[in-house]
Amino acid sequence: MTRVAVNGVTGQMGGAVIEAATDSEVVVGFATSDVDAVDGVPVVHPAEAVEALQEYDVDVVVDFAVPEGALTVAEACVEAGVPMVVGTTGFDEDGLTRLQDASEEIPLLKATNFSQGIQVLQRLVSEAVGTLDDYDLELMETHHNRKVDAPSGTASSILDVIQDERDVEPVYGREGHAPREDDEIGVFARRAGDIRGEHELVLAGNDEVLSLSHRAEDRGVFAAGALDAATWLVGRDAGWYEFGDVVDA
Ligand SMILES: NC(=O)C1=CN([C@@H]2O[C@H](COP(=O)(O)OP(=O)(O)OC[C@H]3O[C@@H](n4cnc5c(N)ncnc54)[C@H](OP(=O)(O)O)[C@@H]3O)[C@@H](O)[C@H]2O)C=CC1
Ligand SMILES: O=C(O)C1=N[C@H](C(=O)O)C[C@H](O)C1
Repeated sequence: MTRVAVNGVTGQMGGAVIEAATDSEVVVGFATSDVDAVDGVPVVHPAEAVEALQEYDVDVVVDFAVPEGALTVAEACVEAGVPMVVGTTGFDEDGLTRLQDASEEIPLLKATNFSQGIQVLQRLVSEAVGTLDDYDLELMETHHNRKVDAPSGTASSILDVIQDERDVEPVYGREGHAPREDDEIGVFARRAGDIRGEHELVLAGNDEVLSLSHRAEDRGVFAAGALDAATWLVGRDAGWYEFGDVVDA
C-alpha cells in the first residue's frame, strides 16, 4: 500500500483524505496546531517534516493546507526526495515559482480541483468559448463560509482555459456605474453555509443562454482524486504534472 503523508491533516480536506484512504495508508500528517493525532494518524509540525518523511517512510505527500504551509512541505519533500500532490489553492506568483522550482527536483502534481467532472467541464468550456466566440461570458463560484481564497482556484483555472481561447479581461464583481465592456468577463465569488463547491460559466448571446456548471456534493470526491493522483505519481521522474495526466492515463 502507498504510504501517504497528509499536509493540513487537521482540516476539512485532511479528514476527507484519511476517510478516503482505503487502498493507501495515511501514516503521518502535518499541521501547526498542537494536536497529537487525528483519527489515529500522528500529527507533526511542518517544520519537522523532513525528519518525519524519513521516519515514517513516506512514499508521497498529499497537501490540502494553506499556501505557506504547502511551500514549507514542498521544500521538505525536495530535501527528503518525496513526491508531492498539491491541492492547496491561492498561491501568489512567488509561491507558484517556488513550486515550479521544487518540481525540478521531485515529481510534483498540482491541481486546483481533483474531481473528474471539472476535468470534463474544462474541455466543454474550451469548446463552447471557442465556438460561441462573440457571446458574453460570466463566471460564478460558490463555496462554504470558511473558504479564505477568492476567486476559487478552480474558477481561476477555468478563467485560464477561457483566456487560451479568447482575449477577455476579468472584472471581479461590479458595483456602482459599471457598464459592461465587450471584452470583459465578470467573476463572482459567493460564500455561504457548507457548500462544497459550485462553478458555473454562462455564455449569453442576444437570443439564447448556455450555462455550463458543476457541483461537488462531498469532499470525498476531491480526496479520492488526490489519492489516485498520489498513487500515480510515485515512481515518476521529477517534473510538473497535472490531474489531466492522471485522468487521461
Ligand atoms: N484541489 C482541490 O481539489 C481542493 C482544494 N482545496 C483547497 O485545500 C485547501 C484546504 O482546504 P480545507 O481543508 O477546506 O481548509 P481547512 O482550513 O479546513 O484546513 C487547512 C489546514 O491547513 C493547516 N495549516 C495551517 N497552516 C499550516 C501550515 N503552515 N502548514 C501546514 N498546515 C497548515 C490547518 O491546520 P493548523 O491550523 O492546525 O495548522 C488545517 O488543517 C484550500 O486551499 C482549498 O482551497 C479544497 C478542496 C478541494
Ligand atoms: O476550498 C474548497 O472547499 C475548495 N477549493 C478548491 C478551489 O479553490 O477551487 C476546489 C473546490 O472547489 C473546493
